[in-house]
Amino acid sequence: MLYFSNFRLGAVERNLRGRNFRAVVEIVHIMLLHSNTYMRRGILGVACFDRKELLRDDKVTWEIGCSSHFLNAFNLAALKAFHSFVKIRQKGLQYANMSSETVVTLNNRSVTSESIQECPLPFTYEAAMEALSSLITRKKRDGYSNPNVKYKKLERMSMYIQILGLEEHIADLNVIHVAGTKGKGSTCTFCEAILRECGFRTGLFTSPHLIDVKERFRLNGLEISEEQFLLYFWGCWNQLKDKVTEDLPMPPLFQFLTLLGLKIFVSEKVDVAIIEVGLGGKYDSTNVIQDPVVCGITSLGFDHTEILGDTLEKIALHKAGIFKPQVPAFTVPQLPEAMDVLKQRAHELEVPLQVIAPLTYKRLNGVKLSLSGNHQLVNAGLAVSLCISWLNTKGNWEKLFQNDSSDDSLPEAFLRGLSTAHLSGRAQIVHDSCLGSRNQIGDDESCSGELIFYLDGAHSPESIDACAKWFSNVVKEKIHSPLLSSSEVGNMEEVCSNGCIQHSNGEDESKTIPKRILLFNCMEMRDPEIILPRLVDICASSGSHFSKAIFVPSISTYSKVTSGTSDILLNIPSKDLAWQFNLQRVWERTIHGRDIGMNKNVKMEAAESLPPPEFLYDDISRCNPANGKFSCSAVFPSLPLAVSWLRNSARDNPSLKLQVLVTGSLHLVGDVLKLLRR
Ligand SMILES: Nc1ncnc2c1ncn2[C@@H]1O[C@H](COP(=O)(O)OP(=O)(O)OP(=O)(O)O)[C@@H](O)[C@H]1O
Ligand SMILES: [Mg+2]
Ligand SMILES: [Mg+2]
Repeated sequence: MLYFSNFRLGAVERNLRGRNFRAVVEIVHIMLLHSNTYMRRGILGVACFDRKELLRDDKVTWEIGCSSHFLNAFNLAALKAFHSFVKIRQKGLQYANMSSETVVTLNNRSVTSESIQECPLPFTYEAAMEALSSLITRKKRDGYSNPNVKYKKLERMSMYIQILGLEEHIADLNVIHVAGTKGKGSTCTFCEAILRECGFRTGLFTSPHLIDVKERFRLNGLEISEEQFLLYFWGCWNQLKDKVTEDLPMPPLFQFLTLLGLKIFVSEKVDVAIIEVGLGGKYDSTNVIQDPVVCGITSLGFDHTEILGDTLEKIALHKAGIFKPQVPAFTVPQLPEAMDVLKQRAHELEVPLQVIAPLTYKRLNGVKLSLSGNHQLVNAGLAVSLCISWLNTKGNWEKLFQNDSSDDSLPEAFLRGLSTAHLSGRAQIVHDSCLGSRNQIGDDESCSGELIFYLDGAHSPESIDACAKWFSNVVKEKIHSPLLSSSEVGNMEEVCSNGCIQHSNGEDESKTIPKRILLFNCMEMRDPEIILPRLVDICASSGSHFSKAIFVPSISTYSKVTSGTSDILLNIPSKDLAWQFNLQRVWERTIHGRDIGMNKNVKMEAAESLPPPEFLYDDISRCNPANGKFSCSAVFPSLPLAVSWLRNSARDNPSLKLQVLVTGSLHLVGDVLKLLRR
């Protein structure tokens, strides 16, 4: 039964007079977006929203009480939008059994769904994702210098900003702008949390997202709601669509998302907008911001060298491209090649540039950073300086903290921000709840091992170093007993009556066998010959050895933007695993120190049949390539298969404690998080 209310459009109607139909559609759109929280006085001028249920037979009738002025404007286009929303809200409002036929009654006129059905207006979230996906370009990035386009990227950005009517408002955004190779997202997230804790209304724009594009936009620390997203998304989309020309086509994905972020922050009147650069700096679409309050440059290293250049100097020059004349800037300790360029550029622009040391435990006063890994002390130190500079420039530092003692520790609000900032997929630990819930519903708890995922989206050499250090430290802390060899394992296990392998001697937890597994994928533009050996070496140097590596294709692709709710299980196992086999070959070479010649057929066969549970027992030291098969690793044809295989292995064996490091790709990390949440 569907319940909906009769709503009157009093004030909306006044707003509509003389407007074009697009405005009508948008306002109806806005009203419906807000309808599930019940329209109240004040929301976009909607006068009232009285509950009145109208249900005739199995048809649902929507009555819109409005005057003839509104009716005149409320043309078929608005009805189409209305009809789409009836469908959308059916889900969102959790109303059940909606009739397939919707009758919209406008005073005495009725329009049935048949007459409007052929015009589905794309206002759903999924439709927004489709629209976003259509902006993904495979073209060479033209912002840098493509002679075939009339306007350069930043010129186009300025034009889009004019179309959206944002140019004057952007100056009021009080931006903190952050570029760098690694640590941008973390630094921005710390800044956001600190300034929110200081009492400011914050906007945060980061990239990329892990599961859902909404993650990129936070208001006051919270991911933007679907309603707000849709409101601003379709607003921007329609305004731009109306104005595009051959010379000024729709912006590519990241440019659009940047514009959307700016639109959201302007409309939501944030006190501070913290904006992460997408790629590089100088030509990045976020560099349309002309007058940030303060700029930050995080750790520099080698990434996107195909675009930014293959030396640290070239990379640093791109990043320094966000400096603005006389606007203060902060950076972290860098290699001399990078630092020289930053300093030189700062000098040219009269930018006061300060190099900030990592945050010390003393300044943290015993408080633990919410983002793990020693590298976060570097990011947090930078964030603290950016916030102090922002507060000083805006005249707030003295107001807020003049009574604070002058010792070296940070103000309470800063400590609260630093200890609560959150960002998924960066040094994140997830204990698989699937095993836990099975235990709760009555299975024998002792018959289930442990499965812990360590997720970090590192994908550049420097970030892989940071990730490897974090992982090896954190698993070291968790070790209860020395690693057991496979022969010892063999002696200890027996199969119990219900098919589980159990320890034959002793019950206590110290008998748990920790097995470190690498679950890996990276984009083909990355160099696994650099990344994988670094990962193995750094972990080994602190005594952490991987038992096995599993290579999988990611589910998410760069050709489609998906929502957090899109169905991951429909994913079809990838047929083309050539890249994963290549990764496997690099891995085996790293482990064995030599190339093991394998022919293609053998490898494909290996991916089609999943490894037996015993696969997990042989540690790398005991792996010897035999019978033409790789012994230290496996390629799985899909990620869901790999995760369920790991779950089954842990579930069926109480002696196993699987510590799975997921890294190499933020897409992979996002996909695993999505699977684990289901
Ligand atoms: N200061 C740092 N030094 C080295 N590695 C870091 C540092 N900060 C973060 N990392 C690594 O980089 C990964 C991504 O961190 P973060 O999201 O903060 O950086 P980013 O610059 O936004 O990255 P991206 O290029 O993916 O947008 C982390 O998971 C971690 O492995
Ligand atoms: Mg990057
Ligand atoms: Mg980022």
